[in-house]
Amino acid sequence: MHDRSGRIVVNNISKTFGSIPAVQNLSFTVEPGSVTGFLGPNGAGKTTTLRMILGLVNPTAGTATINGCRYHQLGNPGAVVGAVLEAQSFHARRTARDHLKVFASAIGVSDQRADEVLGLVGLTGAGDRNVGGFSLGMRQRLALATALLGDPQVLVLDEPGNGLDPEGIAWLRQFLRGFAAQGRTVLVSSHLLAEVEQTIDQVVIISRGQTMYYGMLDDLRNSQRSRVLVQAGDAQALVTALGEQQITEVSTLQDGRIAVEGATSKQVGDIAAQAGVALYGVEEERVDLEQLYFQLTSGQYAAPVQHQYSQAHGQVPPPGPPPGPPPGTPPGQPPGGPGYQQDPTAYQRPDQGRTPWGGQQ
Ligand SMILES: Nc1ncnc2c1ncn2[C@@H]1O[C@H](COP(=O)(O)OP(=O)(O)OP(=O)(O)O)[C@@H](O)[C@H]1O
Repeated sequence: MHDRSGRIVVNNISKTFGSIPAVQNLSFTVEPGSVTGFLGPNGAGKTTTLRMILGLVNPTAGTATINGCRYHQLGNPGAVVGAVLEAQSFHARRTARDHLKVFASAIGVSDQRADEVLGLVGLTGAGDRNVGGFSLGMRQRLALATALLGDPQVLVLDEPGNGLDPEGIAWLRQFLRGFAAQGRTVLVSSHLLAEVEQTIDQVVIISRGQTMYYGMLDDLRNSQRSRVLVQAGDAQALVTALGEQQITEVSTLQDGRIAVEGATSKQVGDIAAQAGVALYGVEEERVDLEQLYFQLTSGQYAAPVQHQYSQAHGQVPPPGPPPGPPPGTPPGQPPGGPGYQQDPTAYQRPDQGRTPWGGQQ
């Protein structure tokens, strides 16, 4: 019997295919009410991990549980977990509605639910069309609709943004946030941080099957200090004035501007004013999250480095054991914390108020 917590726990899981260590000692927890991004370059081990969570691949070591049980022990898994995996295949000459009815019948839900999920993913008008004529984005939506048939508590999505245009990505973002805002659980993989950055609360970044970062996305962002760039009338006088206030992490850029770390733009402005130094421009340089991601997966991700600042300062969270919560414990920050916007209207249960989540079997 599962505990209905909506929690996914991956505990020291590993998978070796022959001599290939696809996943090595991976541990993380996905809490209900939040969206967790599972990020890594191609071949990092994301799909293998998701397939282990879904009971499709046997781990070489470790465990993955949903609601405290392995997938096979869930009883009626379709009512607990909805999954969209890569390369989902459809019967080309079957209509979208018929496709959904086949799956609805397989998990014991009514045909009416097929129409409901078509509406949820914005495919109502395409329900009678053959899937063979669907675009990649429409297929992604249909795959999501299939995953929603059992009105699941947990969604596991492997690269759901593939094939979606920017409008589709924005729609998916709103949908997943609305789903999580209802207290449900979302684990979504992607190889592109930018694609999920605005959707996720927590992030697990892997490279070559190993954890590179596990924690709240905001903590990753904040792990790098921003710096203040100023154009001063008298650079030396400003450096001296800053030093007198124990602000010593100061350097001069090639363009003559002063870069100040460990101070806000207001502090720098106040100190310059007191010292009688004119400032002709003040800019706060923000952390480039994408750059951090490249660094964390460096050696495996071949994207060119665009900005040197964060690399030069090397304040990337160290690889290896995650700085976030230890395996099996909830993340430090509760769902709905900073940076988290709720949109409770985006996902409607099939029969609002009929079945509290605790009532699912
Ligand atoms: N059935 C398999 N047999 C042998 N090797 C496999 C198998 N499945 C995955 N691998 C290998 O395991 C590693 C991880 O693959 P996986 O598909 O899990 O990565 P991924 O992060 O999902 O990548 P992608 O985004 O490209 O799908 C790769 O080296 C891959 O070649």
